[in-house]
Amino acid sequence: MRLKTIDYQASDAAERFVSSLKETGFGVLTNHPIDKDLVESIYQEWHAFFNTAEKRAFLFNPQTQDGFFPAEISETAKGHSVKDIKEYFHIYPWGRIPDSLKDNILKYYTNANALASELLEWVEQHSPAEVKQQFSIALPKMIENSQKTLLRVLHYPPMSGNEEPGAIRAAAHEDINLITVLPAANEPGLQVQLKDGEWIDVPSDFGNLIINIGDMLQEASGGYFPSTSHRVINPQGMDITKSRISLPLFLHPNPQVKLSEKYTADSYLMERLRELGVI
Ligand SMILES: O=C(O)CCC(=O)C(=O)O
Ligand SMILES: [Fe+2]
Repeated sequence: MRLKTIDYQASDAAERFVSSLKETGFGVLTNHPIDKDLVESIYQEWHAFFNTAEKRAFLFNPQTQDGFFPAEISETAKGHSVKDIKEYFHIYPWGRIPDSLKDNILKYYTNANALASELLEWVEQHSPAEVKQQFSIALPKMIENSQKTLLRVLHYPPMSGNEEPGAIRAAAHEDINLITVLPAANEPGLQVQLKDGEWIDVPSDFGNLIINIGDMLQEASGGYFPSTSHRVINPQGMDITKSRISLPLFLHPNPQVKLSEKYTADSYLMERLRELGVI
């Protein structure tokens, strides 16, 4: 099976997009309003930034979680023991951001948030009545003006040959948040796991926009929308010398939003972060 790409401007785009999310947890859009030149500039300027020592001056703040996370402390996915081969920078509009990189990244943050809100409207409209009635408030409303939505700029460095055995760029995991919006990275590697266990490539032509369901939407929809496992595999051949930059926007509801009988967005996030050992 292959993931189909969906033309955002087609008359049946919303329906096809939501059906892809339901089937695979992923939806891939072409012809969408996110500016490719802006994404390209962000990839170039952040790649350069990750290659400077300046990044160390932005070492993350453990309380607020904004800033630079070096490879030495980078994530270990839930259920895994080996660290991912990556470093990253957490952008919140209220957080620290290098001055020279602010304009583009904040423009992207705003635009991608606006599109996410429209896509959540599509999800809301094409959810069956019994699923829709479980949402405590409309899905776009859940993320409106949220201070928790996180833009992560990821840098997967070229392979050195000294990686820990078994380490990959991003081990299989599910995202915690409501949905994730991710422009295709500058290099391939992203894969999603299908219901039968098979791993398939997510179509990663530059310009594609990838959206995936996170655990919070799975929880809020009573399991109707699946938060599927995905991973980033290591490059092969000549590509081992290349860096990979990617830019997931993790849409988080406002903390007080009720996800289900059991959880608010805040109680859900705290439980997950505790499990991960990061708080
Ligand atoms: O780099 C990618 O393409 C995906 C990253 C990802 O899944 C994550 O950071 O949660
Ligand atoms: Fe992810």
